[in-house]
Amino acid sequence: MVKYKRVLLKLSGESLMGDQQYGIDSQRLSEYAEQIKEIADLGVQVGIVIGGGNIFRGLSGAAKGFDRVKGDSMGMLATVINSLALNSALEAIQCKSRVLTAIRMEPIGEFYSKQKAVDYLSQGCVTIFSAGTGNPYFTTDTGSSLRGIEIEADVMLKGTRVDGIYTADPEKDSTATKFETITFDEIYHKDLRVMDLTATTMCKENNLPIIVFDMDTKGNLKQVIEGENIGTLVHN
Ligand SMILES: Nc1ncnc2c1ncn2[C@@H]1O[C@H](COP(=O)(O)OP(=O)(O)O)[C@@H](O)[C@H]1O
Ligand SMILES: O=c1ccn([C@@H]2O[C@H](COP(=O)(O)OP(=O)(O)O)[C@@H](O)[C@H]2O)c(=O)[nH]1
Repeated sequence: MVKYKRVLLKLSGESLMGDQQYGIDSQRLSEYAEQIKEIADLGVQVGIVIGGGNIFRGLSGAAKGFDRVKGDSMGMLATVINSLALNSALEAIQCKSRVLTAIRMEPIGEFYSKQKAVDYLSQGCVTIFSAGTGNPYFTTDTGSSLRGIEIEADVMLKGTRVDGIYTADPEKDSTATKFETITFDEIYHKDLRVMDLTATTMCKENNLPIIVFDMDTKGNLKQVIEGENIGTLVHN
């Protein structure tokens, strides 16, 4: 039995690198595609936003002297590259999928509209939302909250390399402990940085719950969809 009918899955660009220093690890990519097909085959409607941090981040470009807006455009294009890679990995295992772009660039992908997205989702097509929000100074976490709210997803699933939200960044503090559930307000009060504040606020104000979970362990996505308590649930 599935707990959620329509979900927005956010995948970290950085995780796509696997053990590499840069770019796309084909093993990691196909593992993601298999996990996604597994839930699509259960009838779950899956929208996806994928980051670009494995290729380019606007902020790190700015630190090296790039104009921030140009750097962010490069970051958004990086998300399109990752989206096309995921699209092709899904098609390779007979999982129907489409790429929509927040910036017009046909024929690489179709220009996004809510109507188009909902049509594809209703047809059982995994729909990948690329180029973030289409605006500089935003992140793909915010793009993901935005699309999740627009498509009226039941939940936003933040698939990452940590298995939930901790009292402190678990990659830096080994004494940090994990929350099973947490409210949006607690995230602000405890200043937890698993997602940026713009993304968190959009979800809070539009009542879109978030589950943060470890996407790098096979089968986890299906477990989340079936309502297993892995990861951390964020709610109002
Ligand atoms: N309180 C926290 N709990 C869990 N993870 C946290 C926390 N604070 C910071 N993080 C970091 O957030 C990251 C998850 O965000 P994600 O968007 O997937 O990463 P990235 O921005 O590197 O692509 C984790 O790798 C983790 O190191
Ligand atoms: O709406 C958006 C989404 C993303 N970006 C740019 O794209 C980069 C890659 O996205 P992100 O850092 O969110 O990817 P992730 O951390 O998930 O790999 C960001 O650094 C920004 O430069 C942007 O300008 N607007």
